[in-house]
Formats: sequence, structure tokens, C-alpha cells
Amino acid sequence: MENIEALREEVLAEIEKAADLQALEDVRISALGKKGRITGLMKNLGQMDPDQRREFGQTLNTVKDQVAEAIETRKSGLEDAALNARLVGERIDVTLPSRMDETAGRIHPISQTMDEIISIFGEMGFALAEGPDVEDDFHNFTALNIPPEHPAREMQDTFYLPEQEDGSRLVLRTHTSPVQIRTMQSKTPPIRIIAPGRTYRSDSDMTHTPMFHQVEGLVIDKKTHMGHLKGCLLEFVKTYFELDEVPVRYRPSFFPFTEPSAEMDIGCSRKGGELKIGEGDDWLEILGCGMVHPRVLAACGLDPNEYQGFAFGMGIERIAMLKYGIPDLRTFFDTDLRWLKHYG
Ligand SMILES: Cc1ccc(OCc2nc(C(=O)N[C@H]3CCS(=O)(=O)C3)cs2)cc1
Repeated sequence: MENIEALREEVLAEIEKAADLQALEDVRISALGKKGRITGLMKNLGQMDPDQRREFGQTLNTVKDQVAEAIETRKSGLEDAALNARLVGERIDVTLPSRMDETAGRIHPISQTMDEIISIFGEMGFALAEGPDVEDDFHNFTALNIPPEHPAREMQDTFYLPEQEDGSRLVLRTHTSPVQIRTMQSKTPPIRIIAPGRTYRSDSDMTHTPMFHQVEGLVIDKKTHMGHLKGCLLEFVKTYFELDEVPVRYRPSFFPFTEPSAEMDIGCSRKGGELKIGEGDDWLEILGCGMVHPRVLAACGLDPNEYQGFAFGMGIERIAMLKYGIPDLRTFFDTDLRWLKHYG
């Protein structure tokens, strides 16, 4: 029995000393394998008398279990150590700057502004509506109560495409209003849409480019009135400029497609050449708006006695210039990467 105890101590010591999984496996084979030292003792059982065999056998099984358990424990320890060694060796420091050249793409300020405005009105229940950039005379002018001799139809304002075979003239739309016309022709009220997109006017100076972006909105329902218009637009400017309160004022204006028409200003301060929205005693024009003219409703097949609506329109470049402090409109389209990196 003493030599079983001596062998147990010897094997347990070898297990503890095993420096890696292979060394441990070698100890296991040398102790418990077919020709192992513990297995070998089992062969002696045959020469013993029953009492001796029972006692020896129990002791031997106990030692086998203890050695097997010690091997498993040591194996788990070695596996954990091997895993930790890998984790340390293969650790990636995610805080290190990328080796990639940092010219990652950016969203253009115009796209950012449009997306934000669309999202704000989306939250207010407006659906996104789009339409063609090339429009016909009816959808871009006539249906909007813009009479034949109106200056907006002049060549110095509007881009005309070559005359069609039937003599009609197509234009590059001068506003996104045709989208609202098409919507009123195809959908039954209530209507709440926001119509963003490119618009074109034959203009070019520091505050005008031949192509620019607009977002217009339209609400058509029963008993809609100016209070709805003012509540809706106030909510928009508070959310867009991230202010709890924004002073606004409405100045009477004229657009053929709305009556009454107004321009909405927000309170701001320009002290020291720095523009601050929402405070001060100065004013900044943000958008135009008004109640949809009855003739426009009628042109789309809606009865002005049954339905009323309001509409508004804003220039995206103008809004983005305000929010991002961009001085020159033309820089939006210079594709200067330094500019895009700065404002993007
Ligand atoms: C059927 C329909 C009926 C009415 C509509 O009114 C859209 C409106 N737009 C304005 C307006 O002031 N727009 C300008 C703002 C700056 S801008 O980009 O130059 C164009 C006022 S009301 C539109 C569609």
C-alpha cells in the first residue's frame, strides 16, 4: 500500500509540474495508459486473496480517480493560460487611429439639411413626395395660378427645353410645387406631404445658383386655417434650431398660389458679426407660406368649399448657410474637399 501512496504523490507532482498540454498528456499516458504505472498495478490484483484484492482494488480506484481529476484540473488551468496568452498576444487596441487614410466619405451639408428637415416633418405626420425635375407648363405654372404673362415664366427666370412636337414647352421645374399638384390630383385629402428636391432658375450670383434645393410642404384637409400653419411651422423651427422657444413673425407677402401669403422670420442676433438664432432683436427670413389659393384647389379637382389647406416653401441652401455659417452659396457646388471636410 505504501508504494501506491508513493506512486500517487509522484504522479500528482508530475501533473503539477507539467508545463503544457503535451507534457500533461505524457504524464497521463505514463500513469493511466495501457502500460501506465497505475494501470500496471491493476495486474497484481489477480495474485491476491479476496480480502487483500478488495482493499487494494478500492485504494487503487481511488488513486486513479484522484489522478484523473488532478489531470482534468491541470488541463483546464493550462487551457485557460494558453487562451489568456493568446488574448494578450492578439489584443487589438481599438482606440488606436485607423491606418486607413482618413479621407472617409461625408454627407454633404445639403443632404444633411434635407434629411433633417424631412425627418422633422416625418415626425409630424408628413409623407415624403417626389416628382420629375422636367415638368410641363400646367404643373409648374398654370395649376399654381401663375398666369400666362407672369414674369416667372420668362426665359431669364426659367430654363426651357426645346419645343415638343405638339408645340408644348417643357421646363426644368422652378420649384417643387408641381409635386404637390400631382399629389392633389392623385390622392384624396387629408394630405400632408413634404416635397424636397432640386429646382432650377436662370440665376447666378453669390446668393443664387442655377440649380438649388427646396423643401415645400402641403397640408390639405377640412377646416384647415392659418392657426394650423403657424403651429406647424413654429414646431418645425423650434425642432430644427433645437430651441425650446423661437420668436417668429409673419410679414404679409404675395405668391400666386397662396392667399393670404406670408413670409416667416425668426428672431436672431447678429451682434459682432456672429449670427445667433432665437435671441436678439433682429429678424431672419426662413420661409414663405400661405393658405392654398382656391384656384389651385380647383385646378386639382378639389372643391374649395369642402377642402382648405396651407403650404410653405424654403430654400435648403439658405437654411444650411444659416445653420452652418456658410457665407457663399456657390461654395456648396465647388466640390472642394477641404470645404466638404470642414462642413461635412
Ligand atoms: C399646390 C401648392 C400650393 C402652394 C404652394 O406653396 C409653396 C410655397 N412656397 C413659398 C415660398 O416662399 N417659396 C420660396 C421659399 C424660398 S425659395 O426656395 O426660393 C421658394 C410660399 S408658399 C406649393 C404647392
